[in-house]
Amino acid sequence: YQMLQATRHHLPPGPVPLPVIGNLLDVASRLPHRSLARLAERYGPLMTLRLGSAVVIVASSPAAAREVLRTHNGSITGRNAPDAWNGAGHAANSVFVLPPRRRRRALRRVGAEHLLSPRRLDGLHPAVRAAMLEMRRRVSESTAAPVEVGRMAFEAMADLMWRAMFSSVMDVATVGELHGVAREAVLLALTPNVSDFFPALAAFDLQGVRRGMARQMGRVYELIDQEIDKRRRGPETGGHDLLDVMLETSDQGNIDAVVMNRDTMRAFLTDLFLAAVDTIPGAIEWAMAELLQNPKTMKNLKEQLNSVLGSKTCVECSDIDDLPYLQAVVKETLRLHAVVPLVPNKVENVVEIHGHTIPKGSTVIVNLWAIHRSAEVWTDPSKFIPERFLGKEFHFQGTEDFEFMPFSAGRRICLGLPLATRMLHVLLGSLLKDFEWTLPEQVMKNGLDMSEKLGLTMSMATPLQAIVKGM
Ligand code: HEM
Repeated sequence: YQMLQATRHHLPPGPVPLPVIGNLLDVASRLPHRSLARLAERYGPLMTLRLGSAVVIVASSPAAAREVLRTHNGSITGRNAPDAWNGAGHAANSVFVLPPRRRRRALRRVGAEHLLSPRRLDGLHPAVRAAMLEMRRRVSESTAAPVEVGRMAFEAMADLMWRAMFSSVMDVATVGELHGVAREAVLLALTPNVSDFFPALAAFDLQGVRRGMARQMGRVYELIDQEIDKRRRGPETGGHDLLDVMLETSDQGNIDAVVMNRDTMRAFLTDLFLAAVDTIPGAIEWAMAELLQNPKTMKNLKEQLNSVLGSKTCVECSDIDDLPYLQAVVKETLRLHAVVPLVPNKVENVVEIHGHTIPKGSTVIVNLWAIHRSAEVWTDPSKFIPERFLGKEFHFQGTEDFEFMPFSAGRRICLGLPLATRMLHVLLGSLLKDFEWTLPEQVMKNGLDMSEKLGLTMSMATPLQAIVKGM
């Protein structure tokens, strides 16, 4: 605190904090990325806030993001776990919140080499195909009533992840149950938690958020434990899935083996599963919502799918390079509807940014949502115009100028990026090929509710329902 006082006059500008609560009222909203973007218009692309007892610096321009995610990235890669994450002791082993040290590096390495590398992902081809065919079967059986688009995508991703992690097929009842679990976890993460703003009160868990999260995590843990026990007892799968790799690593007796105990395995598999079923279906829902309101874009996209895929029903990973318009639609969706709108990192060593001192222990938030919608960078920033990405070098890994980085950048860049980019194209293309989608009449009359809901990730506040017809 003394250090903060000493550096106070070097901090970036920001609204005057009230005693005790600081600027909490300035950002108190269900959609903090929007309140923070509004404040940045007034105080600039690098601003300081006091949220309860925490000092928070917000970066809202490409230049500020470059300083955080590239120039000083080595000093800004810590994490403060939200207290909810301490439910079931998850934070101690979660790759999302572990400090940038050995345990986190080992987990990232195992994930990157054995589930998310291009070679491993190519090996997932049969599982992806099976999940897509099953999804299309369910869609074609749903012509009588509106389809909940996000739910369809959720079921497909849950199916795929279970096959990839455990080589087993999850039964329908469990998929349904996990949909409820993921929803509940999002609701809990939505709750602004007094424990996060005043860590001294965290032990009391006054709102019960940590206990609630422990129940949801506990259920996923149980299912994963069953798979681990089954594998320890039973015969090999014949294939080589992520669980095999983790169990082998834990038996090897090297540095990674120390890390790969049952608690870490269970937490890591839970993280990957929840990340996959929460982010990708959310983005698919936004993409479909935009397409349903932009008939010309929908028509262009379907024309490209038909001409490239011919009589094939599903998009495969190997088709993606031949579908530039589909890629543009996915990029524009991620630009306009940042799945993870705010990226918070903890400062581990004092750094200087644009002449300001950013103190050790403070949190730096990069507001991806604000950058992706900045009028200084984008023409008509709030309009859905996939054509802006055609013929341009905008990579999913982020751009040199830091104006487009849906998966963030630097040392904590999204671990699931290779899986996510493949599955976004495969899912969206396979939902559109040979199916005609429209909005229910009532929605057409009243307009589609595009409002956002920010929990673990940002999804549509009202789940998208659409009518489907086979072609
Ligand atoms: C549309 C899909 C997705 C988007 C837009 C997305 C975006 C992001 C962003 C912005 C971050 C924060 C990075 C940072 O702190 O700088 C992140 C972290 C992460 N994501 Fe994703 N993600 C997606 C899908 C996935 C999937 C499918 C997985 C795993 C199967 C995954 C696993 C992770 C993990 C493990 C981290 C934490 C990395 C770390 O802190 O070291 N994500 N993601």
